[in-house]
Amino acid sequence: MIIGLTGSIASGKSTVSNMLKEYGLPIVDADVVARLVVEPGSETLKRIVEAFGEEVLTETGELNRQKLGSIIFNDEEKRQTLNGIIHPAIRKEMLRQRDEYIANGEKTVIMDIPLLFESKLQHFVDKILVVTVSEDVQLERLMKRNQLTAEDAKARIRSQLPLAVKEQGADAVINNNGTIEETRKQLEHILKEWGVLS
Ligand SMILES: CC(C)(COP(=O)(O)OP(=O)(O)OC[C@H]1O[C@@H](n2cnc3c(N)ncnc32)[C@H](O)[C@@H]1O)[C@@H](O)C(=O)NCCC(=O)NCCS
Ligand SMILES: Nc1ncnc2c1ncn2[C@@H]1O[C@H](COP(=O)(O)OP(=O)(O)OP(=O)(O)O)[C@@H](O)[C@H]1O
Repeated sequence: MIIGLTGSIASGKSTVSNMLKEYGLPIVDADVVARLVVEPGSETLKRIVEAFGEEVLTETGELNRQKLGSIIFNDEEKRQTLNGIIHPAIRKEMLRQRDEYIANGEKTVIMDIPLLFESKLQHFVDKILVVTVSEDVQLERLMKRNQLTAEDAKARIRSQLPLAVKEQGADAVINNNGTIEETRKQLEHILKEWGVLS
């Protein structure tokens, strides 16, 4: 079974993904893949520089993530430009990793995809697990984790579909407003129901 793990920025996907890792489940992580496909020398990085200029590179020729983030989270058109360049490469590599796990005999594979709904990737997976939080908690955790002002954090949140919409498309929802232990209990319950844990 392929499980799509999603939510919105700072809703707790990585927290849940780490728990799944503890159960020994293989994870394909879109954020990790997004870093892989822009390594120096890659075709994708070359195209990003063509579109956004040398200013999105560090002195050592790597992608300046902070700089590119400050551009694309405040400008819908530029975000679409980046998505058009980077998403095909991310998708290809994610499917490669998924298929490799399956070829190696894994019965369950987790695909952690923040933009699963925005990019309409529901067909990649058999079940969708959404990690949700209230708007207040999301804003507070995002500001704290990324050291962002409320304004910058809100811009990032607005660049994704509302969590309420994602919950509608889920096979199961984890409410991550509470403690980590409460989240773990919900996760275990869902995995048992889906026959992933006994
Ligand atoms: C703009 C970049 C360089 C900023 O890097 P940074 O290290 O600050 O953030 P990071 O990659 O850890 O992403 C943090 C979160 O931001 C959100 N996010 C990232 N990219 C996007 C996007 N294009 N649209 C909406 N939300 C996004 C996701 O929730 C993600 O989990 C980076 O996010 C990126 O390369 N984005 C494009 C690739 C992408 O869409 N990734 C999301 C998973 S497919
Ligand atoms: N139940 C919780 N209680 C307290 N803090 C939490 C809880 N869950 C997550 N956090 C914290 O909130 C922040 C966001 O969580 P996490 O990084 O797991 O979100 P994410 O959905 O993976 O975010 P992104 O899409 O940006 O990668 C982190 O700093 C994390 O430590």
